Amino acid sequence: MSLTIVVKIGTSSLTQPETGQLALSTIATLAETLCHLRRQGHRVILVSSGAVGVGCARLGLTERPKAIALKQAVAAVGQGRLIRIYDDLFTTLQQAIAQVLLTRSDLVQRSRYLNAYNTFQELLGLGVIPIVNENDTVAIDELKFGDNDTLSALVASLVEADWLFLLTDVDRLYSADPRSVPDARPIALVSSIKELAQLQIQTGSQGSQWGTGGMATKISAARIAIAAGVRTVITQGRFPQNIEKIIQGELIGTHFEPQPEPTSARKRWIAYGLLPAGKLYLDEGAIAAISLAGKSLLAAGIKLVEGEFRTQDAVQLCDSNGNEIARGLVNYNSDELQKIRGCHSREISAILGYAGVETVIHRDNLVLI
Ligand SMILES: Nc1ncnc2c1ncn2[C@@H]1O[C@H](COP(=O)(O)OP(=O)(O)O)[C@@H](O)[C@H]1O
Ligand SMILES: N[C@@H](CCC(=O)OP(=O)(O)O)C(=O)O
Repeated sequence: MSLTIVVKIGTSSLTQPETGQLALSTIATLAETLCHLRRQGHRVILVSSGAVGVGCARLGLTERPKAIALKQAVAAVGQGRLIRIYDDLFTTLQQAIAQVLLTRSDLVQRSRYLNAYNTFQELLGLGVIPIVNENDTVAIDELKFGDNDTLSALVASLVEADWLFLLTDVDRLYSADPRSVPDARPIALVSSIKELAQLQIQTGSQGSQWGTGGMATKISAARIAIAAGVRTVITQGRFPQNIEKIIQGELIGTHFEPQPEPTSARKRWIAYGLLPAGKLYLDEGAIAAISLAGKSLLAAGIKLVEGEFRTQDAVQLCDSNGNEIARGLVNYNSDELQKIRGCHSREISAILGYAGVETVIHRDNLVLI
């Protein structure tokens, strides 16, 4: 059976921690492994970090730059070098590759989202291995994936992959960061999003010296992927050959079981493609109605409205502590919602002076997170 496999490799696996120089043997083994998977008929996408790390090594910088403009300049140096190394290795193995640089805005607009989908389908149909990274050199703060864990999960969701591998510098997920908590418990299997919440994993605030998001972004990436029906594995980047063993059934790393009934493609776009423009704080009745009974959101259950947004923008739906429980497309803009929040639907036309729809967010446009 032909599988669609997305592999994400982080800077911490691509470079030597002491020197920042490229970990050539890891990259070569990764290339061999991916080619092997291709020859077995699988469709393979590589999401590779490293532009900033490789750029720093090239320019002799000893730490990851913080200033945005410098980081963008360094990424421009590193990305070219990185893709050249991949192209040399894959060419030796007679495998065509493609460079795909994405920004967040490529997934926000539905037409661009579908366009990205079509491009990946063409590349995979041609037997090419797309090598994806964020287009760091032009990405602006408000329109950023920010980390490649999230990017890889969105790509896996976009192409409806069977597997997502998050390759990093630890062998698996632990109950807490094993660097600072030596007796942290290893986690082999997470069977649902609910179980993930119950595990209460501690991730610290950041990753290794060169990594970006640490374990927190890998966990949120796993949530996005499993909701889309993608089996996700966190495992060590130093042994890329393990990918094949894992596909054959070996329990290496941490496995996240995919949700049995994946969220539809359109709802995934609402939840993760779009950028939320505001927040609605709901009362308990509304939370129960949308999360347990699958109902639409009515104005009566909205306690507070935050942000400025237009009709059909995406907003986050939160409990009173600000914890996000759902996202959806609003039928009213923020000014209108400030006036009708907490009111009964039959009062809306009198308050606004015109007849609006009964629901603030229809259930077809509402996704639980
Ligand atoms: N609960 C945890 N389990 C495993 N690793 C963790 C955990 N919390 C934090 N970490 C840290 O996350 C790091 C990996 O993240 P990061 O440096 O961003 O890697 P990458 O470059 O592969 O994206 C590990 O080196 C580890 O120290
Ligand atoms: N786009 C950035 C990588 C961002 C990122 O998520 O890095 P990492 O945590 O090493 O996977 C780069 O190429 O340097």
